[in-house]
Amino acid sequence: MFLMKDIVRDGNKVLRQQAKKVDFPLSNEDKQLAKNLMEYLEVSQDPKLCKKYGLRAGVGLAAPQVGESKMMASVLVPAEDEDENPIFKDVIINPVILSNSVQRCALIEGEGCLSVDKDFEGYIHRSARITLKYQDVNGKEHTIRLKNYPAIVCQHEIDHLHGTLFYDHIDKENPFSKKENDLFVE
Ligand SMILES: CC(C)(C)[C@H](NC(=O)Nc1cc(F)cc(F)c1)C(=O)N(CC(=O)NO)CC1CCCC1
Ligand SMILES: [Zn+2]
Repeated sequence: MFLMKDIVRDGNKVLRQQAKKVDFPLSNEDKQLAKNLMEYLEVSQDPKLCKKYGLRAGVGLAAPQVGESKMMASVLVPAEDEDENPIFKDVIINPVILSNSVQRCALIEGEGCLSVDKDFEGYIHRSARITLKYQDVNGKEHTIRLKNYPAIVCQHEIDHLHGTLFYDHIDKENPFSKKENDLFVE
């Protein structure tokens, strides 16, 4: 099981590399990696286990963040109401954003990252709606449309696969810049 000690921090070059495409059928090693990436999110979102293992509760974890430069990331966006199904839960492999809205969306409180211990103030403007194509662990192709928070999480994770970190998107001149029809999500 991944612990915080296994999460690579900013400054390690693996976070700035272009990750490699994953071949199918998955090797046993890649199957285990996918399982461990999702397990981290599940455990970290359980308040008792999160505390027990000293984790940061996470909604997404990309393979480069555990030192594996592969195009694979786990995403687990919980429903508002805990006994409902998650809004989105899957390990996205070789993800491609096929299209994105012009309209932008940002988290009102900005973003952080499991691999970045420093705080960076400012809005991270992302596409409010995306059409995402990816393969799941069985190699099955999915093409889905996401909006708002789940779209933000997936864009944050896909950035990791291309060596981009959230603060790269902050406008240094005006970190809290906003445009007419920008959306903001709690
Ligand atoms: C950086 C951190 C603050 C740990 C952030 N956690 C988070 O958003 N917690 C959270 C939110 C929920 F809605 C429900 C829940 F159970 C826990 C996170 O996991 N990430 C993922 C990451 O760093 N991936 O590389 C950062 C988010 C910023 C915007 C999208 C993902
Ligand atoms: Zn991150």
